[in-house]
Parts: sequence; structure tokens; C-alpha cells
Amino acid sequence: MEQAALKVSSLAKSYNGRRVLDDVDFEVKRGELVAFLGANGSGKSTTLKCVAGLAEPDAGRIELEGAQLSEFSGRQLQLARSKAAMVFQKIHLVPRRTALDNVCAGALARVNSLASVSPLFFSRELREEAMGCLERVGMADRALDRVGRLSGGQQQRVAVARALCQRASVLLADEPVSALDPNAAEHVMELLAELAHNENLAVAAVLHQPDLALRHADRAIGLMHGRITFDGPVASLNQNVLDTLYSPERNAA
Ligand SMILES: Nc1ncnc2c1ncn2[C@@H]1O[C@H](COP(=O)(O)OP(=O)(O)OP(=O)(O)O)[C@@H](O)[C@H]1O
Repeated sequence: MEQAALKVSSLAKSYNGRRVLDDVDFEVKRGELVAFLGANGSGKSTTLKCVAGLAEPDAGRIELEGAQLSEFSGRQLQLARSKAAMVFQKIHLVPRRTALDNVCAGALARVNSLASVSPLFFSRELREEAMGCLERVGMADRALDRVGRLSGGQQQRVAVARALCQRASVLLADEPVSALDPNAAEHVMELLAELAHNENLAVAAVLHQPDLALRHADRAIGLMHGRITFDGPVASLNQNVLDTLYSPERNAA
């Protein structure tokens, strides 16, 4: 059977003594887009942050492309982790730099250290690769525009291109469309689905709109109080499941 690109087992995390993730197990395979759903505070972002190394889990195993992260440290851990790239709701690009320079920055974990000093040190090969990433997200014609001049939807596409330039095979998208209008949100979701289905990436996306998950995702994972209560194809995500997942009574602290 095909190995999962991302495999999480028995993940646990507490903040200030309060358990926010409890025994979380899931997999994301290459070629699939998995939507993470659940009420505010259910633990969706923390799950992705633990995978990306932005939050430190208390327990559990995280495997990326078969490499168990706890077995690595230092530079090796950085390289193993770079298989997963995070795309945020608040787009973390440098507005005064061009789209191309921002995308090149996705490669900083693996290129020479001078490049982190200034874009002047980005090599020709890297710029060509970054152009290819911009092409994949349909933004090649805006490569030399400053990011601050692009629309929210265009900026999110550039953020996805930067993740691609990191050569990640796992994309972790934390509310990637929350700040976008419905039309731009639809386009970014189509892009994420294309990257999963046509380019064989594994995509995990936290979404606040179940209808977007129903239209674009293959599978949904539902969290409640830091535990997975649903994991199945979106076709089985019926009203009953959604009502339970978002029930104010069940989600009360
Ligand atoms: N840095 C932090 N320090 C303390 N508590 C935190 C921190 N980050 C998250 N939490 C808490 O952990 C719980 C889960 O938060 P998380 O952001 O993962 O939820 P979420 O499902 O992504 O929520 P939302 O839909 O509101 O973004 C919440 O109770 C939150 O308050």
C-alpha cells in the first residue's frame, strides 16, 4: 500500500495545563486534499502547527514522507520538516518585494546562506525554478510586481508558489481562503485541489466553510475539543455530522 506523505499518531498538546489535542491520529496521502473542520478552538490550527514545527507537541509521532521527525535534530530536522510547507490565512509575504523574490525565499532552507541576506544572491537556477512555481499557480505574468500591489487572492497564490519552491510534498494550509471574497476563495481552493490531484501533492487545509470542503476536498477530518470525531470521504459528510461537529452545546467548554 502507498505510504502516507504525512502520518500523525497519538499527537497530544496542552497549553497552560489544558489539553488542546488528545490522541490525534490521521494520514494524508499524496494526491488527496483533506479538509480539517471543526468549531473555533477545536484544535485544527494547533494540529497543523505541530506538523510544521511551529508548536511543540507533548507526545505523539509525526512522519513526513516516511521520516519520523523525532529521530532528527538540527539541520537534518530542518530538511525533514521542509517536506511540509505552511500557507497561512494572513499571508506572510514581504509586500515591498516582487512576487518572484518572495517565491525564491521559499527555498531558503536549502540554498546558500548568502541568499538569506539579500535577493541579490538568489541564483539564476533558483529564479528559474521560482518562475516555474509561479507558472504552476497561474501568476507568472505578475512575477515582477511588488506583492503589496496584488489582490488578496493573487497574494495567496504567490504564497502557494513559495511553498512549492520549498519543494514541499505536503502543503499545510491554515484557513487559506478566510480572508478572500467568495470568487477568489473558489479559485484558491481549485488551485489546492489541482495541486493534489494533478501534481500529486498531499494537501491538508483548515477550512471554516464546510461547503468548500464538500466541493473541493476528497476527505474531511472533524475535530471537537482536540479529538478527531470524524474522518471520512466528503460524500459521507452529511448534515447530521456537521450539526454535531458545530453544535454549540457539544463545543461548550
Ligand atoms: N499559543 C497558545 N497559547 C495558549 N493557548 C493556545 C495557543 N494556541 C492555541 N491555544 C488554544 O488551543 C485551543 C485550540 O486552538 P486552535 O487555534 O488550534 O483551534 P482552531 O480549531 O484552529 O480554532 P479557530 O477555528 O478559532 O482558528 C484553543 O482553546 C486555543 O485557545
